[in-house]
Amino acid sequence: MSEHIQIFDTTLRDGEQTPGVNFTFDERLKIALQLEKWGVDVIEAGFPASSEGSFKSVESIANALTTTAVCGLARCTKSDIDAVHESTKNAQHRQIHVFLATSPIHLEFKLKKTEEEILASIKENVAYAKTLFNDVQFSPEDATRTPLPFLIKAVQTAVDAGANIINIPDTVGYSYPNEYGQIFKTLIETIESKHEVIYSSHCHDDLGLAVANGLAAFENGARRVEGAINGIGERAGNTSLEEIALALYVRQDHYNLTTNINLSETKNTSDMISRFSGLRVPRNKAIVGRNAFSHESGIHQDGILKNPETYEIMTPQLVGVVKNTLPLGKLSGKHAFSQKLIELGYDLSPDEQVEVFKQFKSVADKKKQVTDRDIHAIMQGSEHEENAMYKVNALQLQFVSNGLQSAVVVIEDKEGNTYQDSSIGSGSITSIYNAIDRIFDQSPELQQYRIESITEGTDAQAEVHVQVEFEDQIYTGIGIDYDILYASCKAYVEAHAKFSETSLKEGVKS
Ligand SMILES: CC(=O)SCCNC(=O)CCNC(=O)[C@H](O)C(C)(C)COP(=O)(O)OP(=O)(O)OC[C@H]1O[C@@H](n2cnc3c(N)ncnc32)[C@H](O)[C@@H]1OP(=O)(O)O
Ligand SMILES: CC(C)C(=O)C(=O)O
Repeated sequence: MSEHIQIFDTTLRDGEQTPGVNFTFDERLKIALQLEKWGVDVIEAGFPASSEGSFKSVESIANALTTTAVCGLARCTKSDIDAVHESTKNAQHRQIHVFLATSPIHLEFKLKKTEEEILASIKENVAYAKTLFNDVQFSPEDATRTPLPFLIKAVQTAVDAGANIINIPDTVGYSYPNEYGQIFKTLIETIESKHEVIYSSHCHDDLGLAVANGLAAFENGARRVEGAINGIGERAGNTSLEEIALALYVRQDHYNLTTNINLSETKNTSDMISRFSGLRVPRNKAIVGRNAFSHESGIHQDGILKNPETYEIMTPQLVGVVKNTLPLGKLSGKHAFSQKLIELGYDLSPDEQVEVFKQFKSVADKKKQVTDRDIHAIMQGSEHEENAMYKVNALQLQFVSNGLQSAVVVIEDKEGNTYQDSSIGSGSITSIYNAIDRIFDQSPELQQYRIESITEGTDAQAEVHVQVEFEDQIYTGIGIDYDILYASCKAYVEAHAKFSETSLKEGVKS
């Protein structure tokens, strides 16, 4: 039989201790309701004694929750405990979280108390909390830097005074999985109690070990975990609850532990916290990062297309992500590319696909990511070029002197004949256009030159439109290329070609 893990969410308390994060009253209520929907067992809604606003917010959340228990934080003082009691008295289910530091450094410098005074305070305040609450959680703050013999004494004192939940905080993210797990094992084997005691983990991510430490606690008997959505919290943050929930689900074979989490609400919950906290989720963050279900390299994309399980240990839908994505980049392969062409509605023969794939790779080499609009541009460009009378084979530019530039242009007709010439001009475009005029031996008047970017970003593909006038007639040309000068060259060659073709048909000029 699998055992139940209680998920204790402290996004609204420790999560809000993230520097720069300050949820509004309304946001706090919305977050609490979303956490209830996500299925957490307990919400630490705040620290009611810390301010009137915090008190009122905990009160509103306590009144709004139906299935999830509300919890408030209290120092070892009667007034803090009373504030939690007063603010949660109308809750359907409630708990209190009383804490006091036990490590030598906290005793000596912060609290300025002896070990005896600490034990006396735990006894007095936990016992007082127990007169008001059925569920009293006690945390020996900085437990992982507390010598084990004193930690055992502090926990035994709390349990004797009525605490039924013992939370072991790795307050400064100092512990490592084996060590942290051993603390639970020792406490569970050593602490004596007439009532049931649930052990809980609370980890910080200063060494990036918060989730691993939380999982190690389960392996050693903890049945509750504290953490925050997206891992937000003091300094480097808390245990990421979405990572814990998914680790337990995906590796059920190993942990054999269940939660009440409604996994398909995971992404929504994460998005809400990100929005309200103003903290962007890193793209590579497990489960909820933008890249968590995104595959860019060709071999992975090919595997995903053949069977998603080749590279995905959970489906995106499991956590509420609509679908995985296969963004195209320079490391992508032909399988993902042809899938994209189908999605975009292009029906190409295998030979055509090979040709377009070459162009895609050349764009991908220059751009970070090739978007759908890039593919459309490549397709537009290649269709355009297929129908073109002349292809631009080469373009070379060089600074000369006095601001002049020289251009060499090589074009090829449909029969494979090549034509080339060179010229100078006062700028790149002028020199290119002069060289093209020389190739065609005709000098139209350039009426209009316009560049449009047809894809996004600084590395966008360009579409150049030109209008030229030959013998009182207007001819237009379009050139599409990643390189603006190349696009300009293609556009002008097209306009020239149109005039030459008309002249030929009309017998004006050969
Ligand atoms: C590890 C954690 O995350 S613990 C939670 C941390 N969260 C917060 O601190 C956020 C909310 N805090 C606050 O709004 C304020 O700090 C308050 C209202 C709690 C206290 O404010 P102040 O009275 O101005 O005191 P201040 O914050 O400067 O100092 C904390 C005091 O609490 C004492 N204290 C700290 N922890 C405890 C405890 N568990 N039990 C009893 N007293 C404690 C300190 O020794 C210090 O006492 P002193 O004034 O006699 O020196
Ligand atoms: C109040 C306690 C549990 C805490 O937040 C910590 O020690 O990090």
